[in-house]
This record gives sequence, C-alpha cells and structure tokens, in this order.
Amino acid sequence: MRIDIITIFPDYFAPLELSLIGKARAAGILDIRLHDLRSWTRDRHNTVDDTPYGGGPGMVMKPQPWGEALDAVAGGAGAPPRLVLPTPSGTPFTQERAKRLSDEPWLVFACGRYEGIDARVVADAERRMPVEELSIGDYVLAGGESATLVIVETVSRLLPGVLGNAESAVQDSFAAGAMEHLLEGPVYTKPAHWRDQEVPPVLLSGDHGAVDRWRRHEALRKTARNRPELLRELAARRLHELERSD
Ligand SMILES: COc1cc(COC(=O)c2cn[nH]c2)cc(-c2cccnc2)c1
Repeated sequence: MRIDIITIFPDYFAPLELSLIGKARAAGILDIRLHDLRSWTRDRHNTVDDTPYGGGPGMVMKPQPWGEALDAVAGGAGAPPRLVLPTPSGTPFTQERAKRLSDEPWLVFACGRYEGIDARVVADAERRMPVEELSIGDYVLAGGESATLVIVETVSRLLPGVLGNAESAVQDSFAAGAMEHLLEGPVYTKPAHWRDQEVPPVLLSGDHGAVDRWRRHEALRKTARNRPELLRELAARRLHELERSD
C-alpha cells in the first residue's frame, strides 16, 4: 500500500518510522511519503491560511496550496488514490471502515488545521478521485495529524505481513465475527500469583470450552458496563437472524 500524507507538520509523523509500521516500510509492505503543504505556497511567508468569508473566529486553509499539492501528489496517470480527510464533521471511522481502507492500493491523507480547509478543495478533488471525510471521534483536535496517525496505524496493522503471529489482528474485539462486536474482557499472563491477586482459575484449567464461555461472559459484562448500546445492536442482529431463519 502507498500512503501519501500532506501536512504543514511533517515532523509530526516521525512515529511512523518506529515499530511495526517502521518495519513494514523497511520491508516494502508500506510506502509512506510525507509532503509539506508549504512547498506549494507562492508567497514569501508561505501562507496557508486566511480569514473566513462570512466572518467568524479563526482561520481557514487557503484552496490554492491544497489544489496544487493534490495535483502534484495525486494527479499522476493511472488509477487515482482515495483521499482521506480527517475532520470532526466526517463520517465515523470504525474497524469496518479500516478493513475496507486496508484493501485500497493508495491512500492520500489531507491534514487540515485551523477551522478547516476551503470547501472548494474537496469539491475540486472529488472531480478526479474518491474522497472520504472521516471522524475518529466527537471532539476537536488542533489538526488532522493525530487523526491521520490513528487511521494509518489502524489500517496498516490489517495489512498482511505487518503484524507478526504474536499480535494477530484476527481476535480484535471490533473485528467482524470475533466476539460479535463485544468489548475485550480482561487478559492475564505470568505470574499466576501477583500482589495477592490470582489469575482466574478457569484460565489455568486447560478446559478450552470453559475458557471460551468465561471469556464470552466477561466480554458481555464489560460491554454491558462500558458500551450498553452495543448490546442493543447485538440483540437486534440476533433477533433479525432468528426471524430470518423462522
Ligand atoms: C479538516 O478540517 C478540520 C480538521 C480538524 C482536525 O480533525 C479533528 O479535529 C478530528 C478528526 N476526527 N475527530 C476530530 C479540526 C478542524 C476544526 C474544526 C472546528 C474547529 N477547530 C478545528 C477542522
């Protein structure tokens, strides 16, 4: 997968040199390229923002640098990339959407700052590539860089060869099918006795059926406590399946 990131803070992405993603880049599984938006400014102050038409607080990112950056990065011959634009006003980024993005050959991330990017940039980009405005949560960051790191990490770990067997992504609690979108329950490792706390005996029993039942029970308890709305969705799905099979 090729990933291009356009940002005014390229140094923000130093973490992508590390760990699993760093190794995947060295192995050629991931081709991540960083671009400084200011390379496409034309004034001596490298201005990327200006005051909003219609008034209001803050600044808006100018269209011209973005238009030329996207022409340069995403404008080549051949199939266009998918443009991903992290923003509080985007559609929710979920594990399911990460799975679909991981099937794309080429993603370009536009990291917005200030109050956002002039709306004509997305309208212009949509003329020549698919554009996805994604929100990683209902809060406001200072810029799209942190959200891009989240999306790149979530998508990259799903690519074949990025996670070793030890960190398999298959059992992710939000991975389709595994535990049916329930939250992960508690996990334990050695030693069996630590600071007067014991590991639940069932986990040491060797009875895999009992372990699976215990884990599902703990997942249901955790989900009921932290995300009760997921249980309502699960119940609705199971009811739908039962009614279909009747
Ligand atoms: C591209 O336009 C943006 C992008 C971002 C950065 O992304 C997030 O905050 C985010 C992404 N998922 N969840 C939060 C922030 C704004 C913004 C809006 C209003 C006031 N202040 C800032 C606009």
